[in-house]
Amino acid sequence: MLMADLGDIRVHYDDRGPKDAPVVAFANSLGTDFRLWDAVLPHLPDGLRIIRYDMRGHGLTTAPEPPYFMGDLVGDAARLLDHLGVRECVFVGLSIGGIVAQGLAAERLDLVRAIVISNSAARIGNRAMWDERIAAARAGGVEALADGTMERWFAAATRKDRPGLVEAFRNMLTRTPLDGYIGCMEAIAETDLYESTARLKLPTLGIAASEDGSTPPDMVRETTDLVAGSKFHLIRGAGHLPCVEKPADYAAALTRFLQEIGHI
Ligand SMILES: O=C(O)CC1=CCC(=O)O1
Repeated sequence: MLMADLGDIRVHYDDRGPKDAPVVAFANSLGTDFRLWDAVLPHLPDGLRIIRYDMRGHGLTTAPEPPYFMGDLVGDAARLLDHLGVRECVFVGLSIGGIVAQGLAAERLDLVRAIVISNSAARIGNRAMWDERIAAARAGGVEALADGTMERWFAAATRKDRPGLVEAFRNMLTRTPLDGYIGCMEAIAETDLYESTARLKLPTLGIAASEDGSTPPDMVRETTDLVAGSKFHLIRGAGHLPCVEKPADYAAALTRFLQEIGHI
């Protein structure tokens, strides 16, 4: 097991592939951990160094008491990449991970040569929506939000035909530390990166999914279009976690982007 001691927290991460290979780093979404990417990895080309980590308050990473700020989450990603000696990676983030990708590109361009904004936006939801979810989680734990979350995360066909997969991710969600879950919701609620993302000048790919109940395609597209020259890819038949439901499609879109920007 790999843990990086970053001072105020220890981050659980995975680092595979040749150390001198082009790096692709992955940041998870709210209520998941780095296993979010398990199904994608076998579909990626050989010869990459793949780094994944559990976001603050998630998986095996330290879960400090809330509130968390987006600056903490962006700082964690930067400190982990510094700790691992990484420069110029392609940083792929899903949902809150996609907000971290935008923040990292704005603050530490030395670390990223391109970003993937997957099922994410410059701003997700609004303060009232997050306050309602935070209150529900405080009252009833993560479990109180689990059924509604599964409807946003997975397409109707997946919920019907792949109950084992949905149960596994439901378990991942409900085992998220309450402090981590609330802390990250607080961070999302306070974040709007519209202006800084509109100033970004680096290769950017937006990935959306047709049945995403959290960040619908139009929302992802609007943020992706803020970055001049960006590309956009829509995955059909998937909800908020297309890397889980359609991993081969997801990996194909990512691989094409890596080729187009000359990363591989
Ligand atoms: O729980 C959801 O609706 C999905 C989500 C929003 C932000 C994030 O990271 O996941």
